[in-house]
Amino acid sequence: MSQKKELLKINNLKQYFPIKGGVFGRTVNNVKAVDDVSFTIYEGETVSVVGESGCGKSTTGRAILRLDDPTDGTIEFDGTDLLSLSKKNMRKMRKDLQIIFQDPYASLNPRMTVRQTLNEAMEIQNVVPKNERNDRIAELMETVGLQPHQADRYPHEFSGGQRQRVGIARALSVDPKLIVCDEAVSALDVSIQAQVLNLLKKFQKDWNLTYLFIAHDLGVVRHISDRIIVMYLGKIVEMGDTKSIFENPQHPYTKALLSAIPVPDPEKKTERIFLQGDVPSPIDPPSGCRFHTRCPFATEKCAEEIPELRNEEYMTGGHQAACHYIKAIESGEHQPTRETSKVRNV
Ligand SMILES: Nc1ncnc2c1ncn2[C@@H]1O[C@H](COP(=O)(O)OP(=O)(O)OP(=O)(O)O)[C@@H](O)[C@H]1O
Repeated sequence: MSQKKELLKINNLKQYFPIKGGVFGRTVNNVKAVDDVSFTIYEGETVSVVGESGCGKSTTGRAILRLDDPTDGTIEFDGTDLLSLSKKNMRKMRKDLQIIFQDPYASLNPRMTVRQTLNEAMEIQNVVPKNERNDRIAELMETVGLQPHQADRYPHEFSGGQRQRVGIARALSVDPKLIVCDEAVSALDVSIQAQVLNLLKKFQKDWNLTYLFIAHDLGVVRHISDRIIVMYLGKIVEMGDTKSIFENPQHPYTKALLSAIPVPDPEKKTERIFLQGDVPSPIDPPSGCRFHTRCPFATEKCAEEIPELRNEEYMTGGHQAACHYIKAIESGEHQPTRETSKVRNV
């Protein structure tokens, strides 16, 4: 059996944003947006990072492209240590590493036609000879389901779904290896969402593309993901292949996210887990397991010790959850109560 190739390997990634204060503008605290996160993505797979707003998903995506320089950790892409690259070499590397944002309107220059935007992307990365660019643009427009002549329009002349297709065309124009899709379909209507997701899936098959999907909604990424990483307040709380995350979720937070997905079949009853309150501040996150302040099953240990998830299996694909309570039940230290079995069987 052929070995899967590691395309992106993130180790102990931290992104702390300093908070300045006082007369001298010193750093008085930090927003711990991403706090010690490690995972690997293999070539040709789709990995999704999910979690509520403010969990550090976008910060992780931005760090991978070095749109923000991380505080600590390593990011290896296709065998290159990204954080050691000069700004110039990082710009070159972006040929292989692209990002699609939620709001393509904000990321497209309103004063440039789509043709100019695509031309610029190809010119910066020097991917297609000048005399072949118009043919390539026509091909790209058709690939993403737009008419070649629409390339002479400005972003405001497109609908939201069409603009997202333009954003995809721009990412594809430089022939990347990995695309970070940051809430790329969240703003679209459900039917358009499905069309765009299908398109992305097709490109993956055709060109062996690798995707890192960022989304707050597990339901949206279910059919596109090979593996899912669940983040809570800057940390990974669970990670596993899509089937096991959906059929056998372990962490109470994952169960809560899953139970929030609407079920189309009214006969099928699922227990809804309501999380109390909002995600706490990443400036002063709770001690121990960061989820303990909202977890219906938290024990004393949960407030004291950070649950471990760090091992090779977790890095590369096994199903793991960082939760003291679930581990204690599995080891026989705790007897499952009615409440626990309820949570385990959502
Ligand atoms: N440049 C920055 N300076 C200070 N704090 C930041 C900065 N960027 C993000 N944060 C903070 O870091 C935390 C994580 O933000 P991030 O955008 O990564 O979360 P997210 O999970 O992607 O949520 P959302 O879906 O709302 O974007 C938030 O508390 C956010 O306010």
